[in-house]
Amino acid sequence: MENNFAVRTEGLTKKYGDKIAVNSVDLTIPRGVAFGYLGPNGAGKTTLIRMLLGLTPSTSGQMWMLGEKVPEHRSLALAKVGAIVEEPRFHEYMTALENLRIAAAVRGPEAEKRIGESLERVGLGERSKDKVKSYSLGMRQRLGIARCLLTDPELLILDEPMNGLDPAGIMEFRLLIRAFVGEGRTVVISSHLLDEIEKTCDAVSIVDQGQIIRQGNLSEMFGNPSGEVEIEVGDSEGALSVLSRLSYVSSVELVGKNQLKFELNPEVKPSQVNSDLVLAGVLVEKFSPTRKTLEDEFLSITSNMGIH
Ligand SMILES: Nc1ncnc2c1ncn2[C@@H]1O[C@H](COP(=O)(O)OP(=O)(O)OP(=O)(O)O)[C@@H](O)[C@H]1O
Repeated sequence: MENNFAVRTEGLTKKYGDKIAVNSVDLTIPRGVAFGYLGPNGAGKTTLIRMLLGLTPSTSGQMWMLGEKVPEHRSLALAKVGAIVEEPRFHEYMTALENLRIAAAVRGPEAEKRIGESLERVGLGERSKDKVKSYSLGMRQRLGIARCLLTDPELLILDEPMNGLDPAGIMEFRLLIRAFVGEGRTVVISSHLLDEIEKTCDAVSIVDQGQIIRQGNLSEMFGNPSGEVEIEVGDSEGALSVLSRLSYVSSVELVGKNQLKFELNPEVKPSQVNSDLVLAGVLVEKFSPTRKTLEDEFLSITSNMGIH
C-alpha cells in the first residue's frame, strides 16, 4: 500500500533532548501532486525532511518514500528523489556548468547527458558559463533545481524554496513546479508562505509545534462553505432593498461605497441572484463568491509564531 504514495510516515517522531521537534506525524503525500507542508517557523518542517532524506535519524516511527522503506532502503529511494534542504550550496568560483558537471560525475553517465537540458529547463542556459558567485538568490535556487533534475527524479522535496525570492522569481518558481507536476512528478514544498502554498499546491498539511493539525486537498478544505458572496453594483441602495426581499439571501450588508456582502442559501445558484437583481433594474458589475482562504484557516488553527 505504501507504494501508492510519494511519502508516507507513521508515528514519526524526533526529539532533541526534552524538546519534541516532530511529534508522532502521520503524513500521506499522494503521487503526482504539488504538496505543501505548511507551518510557522519551528514547526518541525525541516526536521521531517531531514529524517526522510536520512540526514538525521528519527527517534521513533516509520517512513516510506516512493514505496521504499527508509532509512533501510535509503539509496534505492534517493535514486528517485531530488531535494534541496535549506539554501543550495555550490562552488562559488566555478560556473553553473562546472558545478553541474561535478554533481553529475557522482550520479553517473545518464546524469551527465541531462546537464544541458536541466540548465535550459530552469532558464539558465544562457548564463551557464557565468560563475555562481555572480548569481542572484533566485538563480541559485533555479540552479539547485537543475541539479535535482540530473537524476530525472520522481519526487522533488524543496525546503522553503521561495524564501527571499522577488515576486517575479516566485512566479517563475510556481510555473516550474506546476510543469513538474504536469510531467507526473510529485513536488513537496515546505513553507511558511501561505499565499504561495495556496497558489502552487494541490494538497496541504498544516503543521504546528511538531504535529499535523490538518491535511487534505486544498479545494476540499477551502471551498466556499460559508456561501458568502460579495457584489459590486452601481446602485447600492437599490441592491440592498432588492436583496433584503429575497428569501434565499440573508445577512445583507454594505461593505463599501458600491459593495455589498450577503449569505446565499447553498441550494440556490449564484446566477439566480444576479438575474433577480437585473430583473429589478439593478446592474451587477462584479460578482464574487468569497472563499475562506488558507490564511484564515491557518491563522485560526496554528499558534501563528513568526508568520510573515
Ligand atoms: N539540531 C537541533 N538541535 C536541537 N533542536 C533543534 C535542532 N534542529 C531543530 N531543532 C528544534 O526543533 C524544532 C523544529 O525545527 P525545524 O527547523 O524543523 O522547524 P521548521 O518548521 O523547519 O522551522 P524553520 O522554518 O524556522 O526552519 C525547533 O524548535 C528547533 O529549534
